Amino acid sequence: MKTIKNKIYTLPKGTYSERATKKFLTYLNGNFEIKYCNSIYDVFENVDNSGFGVVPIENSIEGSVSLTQDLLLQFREVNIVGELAMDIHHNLIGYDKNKIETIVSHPQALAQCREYIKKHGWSVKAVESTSEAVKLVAESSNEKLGAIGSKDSAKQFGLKILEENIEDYKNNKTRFILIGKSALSFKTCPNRYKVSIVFELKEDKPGALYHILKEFAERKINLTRIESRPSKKRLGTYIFYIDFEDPGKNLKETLESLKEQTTFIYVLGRYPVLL
Ligand SMILES: O=C(O)C(=O)Cc1ccccc1
Repeated sequence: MKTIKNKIYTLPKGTYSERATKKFLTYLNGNFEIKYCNSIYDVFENVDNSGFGVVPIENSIEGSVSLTQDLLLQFREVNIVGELAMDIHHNLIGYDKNKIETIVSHPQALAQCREYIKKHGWSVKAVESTSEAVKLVAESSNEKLGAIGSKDSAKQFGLKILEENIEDYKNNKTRFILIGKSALSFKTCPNRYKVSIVFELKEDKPGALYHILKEFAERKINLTRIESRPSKKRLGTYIFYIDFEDPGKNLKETLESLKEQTTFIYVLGRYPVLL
């Protein structure tokens, strides 16, 4: 009898997101088939329909992947169901370093290598993923183009690794999230959980954000990230994303205490942090 395979959507073969997906799968029970999408947006659209997905959400050099943050709010039914962090080492990929004039890669990779690129005086071109960049350079046969990507993608498209570890800062890590509309079964019981929420303040007055943060402080709940994003309503108005250590049985009461101070508050996920 044919076993039913859950679909797990991510960026194309050779991307760091693919590598993160394979790492997530080592934690999960069940059979999964990796399905490749061209963009983070496509991953969300597919997961909103069915299955699971893996996308980057934050990097230690460049900060949040704002598209992922926005799509977590836009696709309200899609939740964060897991997270893991991964070391990211970028490689210069192409034909001849001395002939490069333009570097192609995902915006996050370009930003994580900004000084390296600037030092060489190269211009940049952003595409939807690092392996799309390597593919574009390979198919162009243009020695003036170089890509930033993984060693896997260089091998996949038959290009040379011209330089390794070109990221601007050591210990370059990216946090990836596992997203989906239903729960998953993990092989071992994770011992650390986090909660992510997004909300809009009801009133724009002194201390408004302080009173939100006070609710966490008084309950001794540790925040791990806070970030404002444009509300997209008008310039200078914001929504707020907060990640915090799961307070267990106090979560419901904590969220209740925030409700009357917000115009909306959504839980984006309550999920295990995997190593
Ligand atoms: O394009 C990729 O390879 C991705 O997975 C997105 C990304 C780019 C740079 C750092 C981490 C993830």
